[in-house]
Amino acid sequence: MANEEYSCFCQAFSPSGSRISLRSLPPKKPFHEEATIRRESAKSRVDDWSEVSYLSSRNSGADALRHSIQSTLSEIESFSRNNGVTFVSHEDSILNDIHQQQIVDAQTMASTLPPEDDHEARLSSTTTNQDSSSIPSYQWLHTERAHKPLAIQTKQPILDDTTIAWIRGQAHSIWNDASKTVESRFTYQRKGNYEVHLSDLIEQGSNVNARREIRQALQQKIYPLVREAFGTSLADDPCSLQFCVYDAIVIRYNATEAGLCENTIESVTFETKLGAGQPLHRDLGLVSVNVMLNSPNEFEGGGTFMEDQLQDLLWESSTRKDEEVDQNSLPLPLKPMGGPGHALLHLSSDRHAGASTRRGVRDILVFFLTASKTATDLDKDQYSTPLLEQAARLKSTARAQCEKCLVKSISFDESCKSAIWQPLASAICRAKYQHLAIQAIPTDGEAWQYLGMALCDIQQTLGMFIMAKEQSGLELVSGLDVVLEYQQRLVQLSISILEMAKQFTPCDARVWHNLAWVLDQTTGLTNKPEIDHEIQSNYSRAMELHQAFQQAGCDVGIDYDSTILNYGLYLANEDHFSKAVKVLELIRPSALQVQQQMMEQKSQTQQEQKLQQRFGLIQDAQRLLSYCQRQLS
Ligand SMILES: O=C(O)CCC(=O)C(=O)O
Ligand SMILES: [Fe+2]
Repeated sequence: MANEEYSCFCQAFSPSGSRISLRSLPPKKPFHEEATIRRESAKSRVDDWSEVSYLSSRNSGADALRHSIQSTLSEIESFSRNNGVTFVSHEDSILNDIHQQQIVDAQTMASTLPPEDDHEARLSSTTTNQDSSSIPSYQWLHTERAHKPLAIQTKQPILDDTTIAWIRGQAHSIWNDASKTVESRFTYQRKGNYEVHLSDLIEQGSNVNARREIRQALQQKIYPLVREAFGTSLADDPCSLQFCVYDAIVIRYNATEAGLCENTIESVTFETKLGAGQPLHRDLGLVSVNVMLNSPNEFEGGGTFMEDQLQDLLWESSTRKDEEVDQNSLPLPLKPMGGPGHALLHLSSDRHAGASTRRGVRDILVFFLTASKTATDLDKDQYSTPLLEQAARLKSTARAQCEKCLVKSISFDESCKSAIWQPLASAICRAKYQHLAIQAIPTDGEAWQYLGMALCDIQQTLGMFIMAKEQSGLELVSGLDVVLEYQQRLVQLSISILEMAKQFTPCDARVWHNLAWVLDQTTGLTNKPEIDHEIQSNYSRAMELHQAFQQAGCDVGIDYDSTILNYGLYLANEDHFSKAVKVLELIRPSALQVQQQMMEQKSQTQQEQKLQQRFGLIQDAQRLLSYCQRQLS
């Protein structure tokens, strides 16, 4: 979809590109849900997990909005039924599929890494020898001003030196032996990054001691620690949860390899070099346990950067005039304190990045913990998947599942069905997934954001009905005025929904960008000067956040490029050419980075596609830049 949007952009910037064609182009949105997810069936977010339980933090504004969404979606579904078409995507079957997948994932790992003891066994061990004094001591890390809890650091190691040496040695031998390499199922394959499942190490190695140590670390340290530090944020009744490992991965970030081609392009600066790391994402489970495997003296950079670390920046920039981000005031990525074996733990649903390792090698072991709910809790809400994880899975599977969403048609020919009704069905299906995610976790800002964008897609799909009626005489039972009314309602709803998303995830640059983009769609419907001011301030806040993430060492990739392009396009449409040039020039480091990556990339079709898509977008931005420069000369 993005590709089509981008390619139509190119026509507008033919050398003679006129203002008229410029105006008629829809800007493109980034909106890649998948890009935020750790692995293929991976994960998402919640918020507000401080002392207040997120489960009860509903507010009436959100409830009223959800009610309007629900009724608008039902009306559009009956519109399709009246026209002889039915969509097949039922809430019950969606939730059932999500739940079945969670069971499979949790059970797959259980053979190598044990789940937590059940509740009865835990109770008896607390009354005998296992008490809270064996839980590693730890401290909370918060943002300075907003005092937002971010993560915990252990003050004692949770893995011993011998086990760590075994893990690293074993991983190293797998990475060095092509014949042992299991096919990668990881998302972030980039130069200098290595990953291997802990379960593969354990199965391939025959060290009984190491295996026992890892199992003991889980049972005696990790599960009790997670229960104590995060229990009340995860469920009303934490006793109803039984933790287990959903996945565990050993990761190596090798900065030297990541930077090998640094000199192949003249003028590639240190900043344009990507380094080894992972972009902003969420993990699928409940809690991520990030264990340091080598000494901090062996590398520079690196660490885990939490999206919410920028809350202080937002707070400060609301009182600051200039748009530049002061690099010195940015928080540093978080790292475990002490040496190897120490850990950093955070909610998997909190968006975070592996900050770029710029020198040396950084090795970590990440345990992704999930849980199932015990039988007593099940009566209440039927599924054993904890709500947080339900929301995460709904968000991350929506797009892929809804592509397959079926349409039953009784009176239309096949071509009309696939060209018009299928995209509508698929966008409505996505809205249902995101709506269910919000139902599970009402404060899930990302689900609100994705819902807002799904409604936008429905609105755009309805535009195709108008075109089809005008151009090829499509017969509709209801008149076009009904479709136009739906469209207006959907735009207004999307704006309110994105405003809601902003409250819950204020540091997510994508939400500011998407809101600016949707507001731009309302041009003509609303008061122009007022709306222009809002569009600009939303775009520039998105720019500010992307830049801050980048300066903190996070790879912001295509999301930042999209903001540059769309903001530039908006400014060009408003005849603010010199401002547009200033914004669009920021595409240059991305262009260099992508050229470099294209030369280095490992041959993986999915990666290639993503890179090509980003390359296309950068080219559009460069073409637009030349166009704006010509207007100024
Ligand atoms: O590099 C890091 O610390 C982040 C690792 C991470 O987020 C992950 O593997 O999911
Ligand atoms: Fe992660």
